[in-house]
Amino acid sequence: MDALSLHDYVIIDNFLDAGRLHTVQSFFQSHLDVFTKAGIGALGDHTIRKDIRGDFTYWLDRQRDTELQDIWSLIDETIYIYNRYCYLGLSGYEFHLAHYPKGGHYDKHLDQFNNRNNRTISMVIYLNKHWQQGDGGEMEIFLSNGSSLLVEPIEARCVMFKSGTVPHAVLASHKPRYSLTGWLLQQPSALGQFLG
Ligand SMILES: O=C(O)CCC(=O)C(=O)O
Ligand SMILES: [Fe+2]
Repeated sequence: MDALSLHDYVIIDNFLDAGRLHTVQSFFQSHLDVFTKAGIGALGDHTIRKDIRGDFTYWLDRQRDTELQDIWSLIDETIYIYNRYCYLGLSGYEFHLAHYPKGGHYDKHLDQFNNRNNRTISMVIYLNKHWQQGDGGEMEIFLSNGSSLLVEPIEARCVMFKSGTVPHAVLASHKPRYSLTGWLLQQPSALGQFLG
């Protein structure tokens, strides 16, 4: 949490324990056929642009996806810690599973949209077994000093960063790439799936 306030991002390896990892990986595999093509922008701005963004997503719903109870409680805990120690006033979240097929990428962007800026902390948890150097799919984080950093999407690794100020991209993945991605919000929204 301190790292996030100092550097705008933090990387935590083994964020998911073996039990949670298994739960979310199994859930992922059993829902892969109902993922839909992800778009960019919110509301009237929402468009599907494969040249910008190549992933397929599945929006999660706490009421419906009760198999993920351990994940929901981890998200609750994370929000509690941010509010307790960083006074962020987070009061909601929205999460989706993301599948980048081979060749999928996401161009440099910010996670806040022009007409909707309540995404405060972005949180990406990678689910890729046996990820190796050369498999591509790194997240590139663009730092305020002009340099950038490549983060490999290694199983159970979590990356968190400030949604409104940290530009980032996903480099082309040479293998199918799986993640659980979400946003901690300053005003609750149950509309993530309609907004982008
Ligand atoms: O999967 C990642 O590494 C980042 C995904 C991302 O930037 C997004 O979904 O907004
Ligand atoms: Fe993003």
